[in-house]
Amino acid sequence: MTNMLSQMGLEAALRDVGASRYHSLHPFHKLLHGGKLSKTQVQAWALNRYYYQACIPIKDAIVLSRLPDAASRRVWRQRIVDHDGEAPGDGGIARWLRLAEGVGLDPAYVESTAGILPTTRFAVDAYVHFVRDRSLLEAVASSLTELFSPTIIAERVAGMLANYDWVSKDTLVYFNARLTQAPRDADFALEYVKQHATTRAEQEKVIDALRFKCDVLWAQLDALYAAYVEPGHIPMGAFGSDEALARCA
Ligand SMILES: O=C(O)c1cc(C(=O)O)c2c(n1)C(=O)C(=O)c1cc(C(=O)O)[nH]c1-2
Repeated sequence: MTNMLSQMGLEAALRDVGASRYHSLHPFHKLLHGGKLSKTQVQAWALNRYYYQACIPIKDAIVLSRLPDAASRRVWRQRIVDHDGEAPGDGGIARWLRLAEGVGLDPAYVESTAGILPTTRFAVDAYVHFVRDRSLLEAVASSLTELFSPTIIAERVAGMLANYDWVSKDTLVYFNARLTQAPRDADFALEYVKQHATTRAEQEKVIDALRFKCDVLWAQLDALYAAYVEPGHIPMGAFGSDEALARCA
């Protein structure tokens, strides 16, 4: 194995992964913020992404349970509070349901996750299993996509507000808090992996964990593209399929 990277070298390698693999580069994202999607296609995105939102605090509870020191747990537990809130109606999951309702979906249907694509479930579950089964270092590293999320969020919010007259600022309020939460979370995780990856092999594991996580996000957009853009094969039972439409009729 080649020499250890410096901490700066590791950070640069991680940023390279984001520059070439983050979901901001996916065609579905470009269609979404470019105003090229129909309302139904935007609904499909919001509905599927709910499953990601709902599972994030579960994966963070797993990470939290694996952190051996109180100081790190104190920092990490804030992520769970951010998503679950301190009371019903509060927090990121509740805000995502308001986003889904704002684009015209029934929040109870969204919350049931009955209409999500199989790949959404497989990809998100793979993320939860990854933080459970891999080393703590890899689990922390897999959250590092958040280094890149403020840019995509800014692009998405500006694009959606400019291009869809049925999307309001209130509907997208979920993203406001993320613009401060994500950099705070990513700074901690980046510092953690810099400190705890003490061999070149561990540094490679950190970089691979970030690649894996980019794949988790990418696969979700691939699935949306295949089902709702081209070729448009909606799996039976998923939102918009004949079976799901028949159930609502
Ligand atoms: O809007 C986005 O593109 C985006 C991306 C990501 C990400 O990069 O994983 C997260 C979020 N949003 C997000 O809202 C969020 O709460 C979140 C938590 C995590 C994580 O891995 O712990 N990623 C993300």
